[in-house]
Amino acid sequence: MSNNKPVIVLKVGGALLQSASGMAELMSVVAEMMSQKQKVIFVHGGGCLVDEQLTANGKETIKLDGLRVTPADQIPIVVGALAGTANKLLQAAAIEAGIVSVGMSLADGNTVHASIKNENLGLVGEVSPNDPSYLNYLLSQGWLPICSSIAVSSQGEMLNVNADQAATALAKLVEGQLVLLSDVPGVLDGNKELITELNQQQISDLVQQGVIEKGMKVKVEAALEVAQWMGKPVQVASWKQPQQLIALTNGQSVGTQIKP
Ligand SMILES: Nc1ncnc2c1ncn2[C@@H]1O[C@H](COP(=O)(O)OP(=O)(O)O)[C@@H](O)[C@H]1O
Ligand SMILES: CC(=O)N[C@@H](CCC(=O)OP(=O)(O)O)C(=O)O
Repeated sequence: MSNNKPVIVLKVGGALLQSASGMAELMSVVAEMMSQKQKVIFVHGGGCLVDEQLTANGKETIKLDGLRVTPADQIPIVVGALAGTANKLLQAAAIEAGIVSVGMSLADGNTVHASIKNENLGLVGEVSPNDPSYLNYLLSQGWLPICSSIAVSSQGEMLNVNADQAATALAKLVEGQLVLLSDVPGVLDGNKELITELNQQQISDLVQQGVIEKGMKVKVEAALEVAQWMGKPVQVASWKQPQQLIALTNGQSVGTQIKP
């Protein structure tokens, strides 16, 4: 077994969960990677499902700088959508692709430390790496961990964590290769053309110009944090072209490469 290959921490965004064929195609590529002894940790969001469920329950939703303000009366709905529906939809797609998976959240196995990020955001969590034992055990069994971005603080509060930030903590924890897959080919410029490489200065210029905003701002900042922490690039790419993942494991760059 080629144990020296870094674990791939694959984060997928919410729009994937609205595409049964997208989930099936991505999981079949993950199955192919796992059959080549590539260890993978799957981390998912589900912002679209949360939006749907909040609306169905007559709740208003507000985002500040790409993060959802999460009042106490909304957290049961958010947890149900992310740790429940989103997690099981992906597990179902994994099972269909012949993958043995374990559905989990950030709260399992003491994997991360979690605390309230900022009182103005309500029950939104900030997480940092803690104990890799549970994830390493799952990986040693050849299983696919599928982790939602729900955490629990040491005071027992359920917390809503942005899934790109959740993936950041897990990538640091296992010193893995972080890949952030979204519904766009990568980071786009003002003319909607793909930018193939970005460094810290370029990111800060594009954010200031308003070209990189909302969820993409959170994503690119998460990618930059890991790239700098690891001293190697992080990819932001699309789940719509899952075969690109194979190219990526062979050392090629796909989508946008965020440089340390
Ligand atoms: N410069 C940009 N390039 C690409 N997408 C951008 C950019 N700025 C903002 N976005 C928005 O960010 C979205 C991706 O972030 P997000 O919705 O959080 O995705 P995900 O759910 O996949 O994590 C894109 O669908 C797009 O609407
Ligand atoms: C605090 C916060 O913003 N949490 C996110 C968690 C889900 C997420 O990040 O989903 P995507 O990856 O699909 O964007 C939310 O409530 O939407």
